[in-house]
Amino acid sequence: MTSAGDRAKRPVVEVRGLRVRYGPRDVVDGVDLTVAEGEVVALLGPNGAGKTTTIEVLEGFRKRSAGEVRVLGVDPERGDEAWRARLGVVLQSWRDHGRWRVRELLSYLAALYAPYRPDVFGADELLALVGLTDHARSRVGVLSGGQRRRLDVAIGLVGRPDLLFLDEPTVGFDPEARREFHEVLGRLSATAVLLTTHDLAEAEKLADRIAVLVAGRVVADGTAAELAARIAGDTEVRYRLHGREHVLSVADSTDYVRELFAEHGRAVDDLEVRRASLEDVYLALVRESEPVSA
Ligand SMILES: Nc1ncnc2c1ncn2[C@@H]1O[C@H](COP(=O)(O)OP(=O)(O)OP(=O)(O)O)[C@@H](O)[C@H]1O
Repeated sequence: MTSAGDRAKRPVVEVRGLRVRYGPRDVVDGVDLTVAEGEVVALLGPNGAGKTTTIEVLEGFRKRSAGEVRVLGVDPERGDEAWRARLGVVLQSWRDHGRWRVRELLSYLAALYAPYRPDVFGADELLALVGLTDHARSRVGVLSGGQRRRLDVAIGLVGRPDLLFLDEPTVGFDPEARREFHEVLGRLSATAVLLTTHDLAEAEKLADRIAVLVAGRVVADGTAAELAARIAGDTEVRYRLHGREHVLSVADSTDYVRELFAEHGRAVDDLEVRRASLEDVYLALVRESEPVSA
């Protein structure tokens, strides 16, 4: 948070025991989740884990079957327009606005927010923030995928929200567009963000905290470093000895390497020691948490 100083950060999202049932199946199966003011939290998980469903409940677009949910202190099923105006929601692209010009669309939306928000973003300020100033007069329909997504984010930000929901914000981006997009998010220090992603590097780069969702449950929640510490025992050691490659997981790589050299000296070649990456942690969590499907 920008000027909060030492003040304790209040939660903007509080979820306890959230369940969403489709037919006979709880696709969200007892989720607990908290997001504090100004915090960026990534919901990471495999296809079908329940990420979008969870976010839709928080946005007030989907009813829950059970659980306690508060978003900005309000139950999303009872949120009014003033509450909604404090949220930014970035859905997939606004395909039906193709004929609008970029600046015109942002100005129009800003006018809709104005009665509810004291300091809506001006269109030019928003265009500069997301790097679309040069496209202010372009029609939405001619923007590239990356430009379009930046416009989506601009639309989500018009009301200067306290909380921004981003559902898979960079799907289909090239690496350059992704980097630019990450820079835009980095500039939003006062806005809490809850994003879903499949992209581990993105979660690690953007999020203060990562919640891993597998089969409708949060199986891990912490910083990337905290998640990595969960399987910190596993360090991968690779080396070549007398022309043969060896790869193994060891608990204490320093001890292992010391003994390896003591025993084999210069016969050891191509040594590599690799700590568990977030990807290793994620895959291990998914493997150990995913139910065996029929
Ligand atoms: N309207 C619906 N009716 C029945 N089942 C649904 C409905 N919407 C989603 N599901 C199911 O709920 C589960 C969770 O879906 P959800 O879209 O929340 O997952 P996700 O984690 O966002 O997946 P992805 O990463 O593929 O977007 C999936 O098995 C999906 O098939």
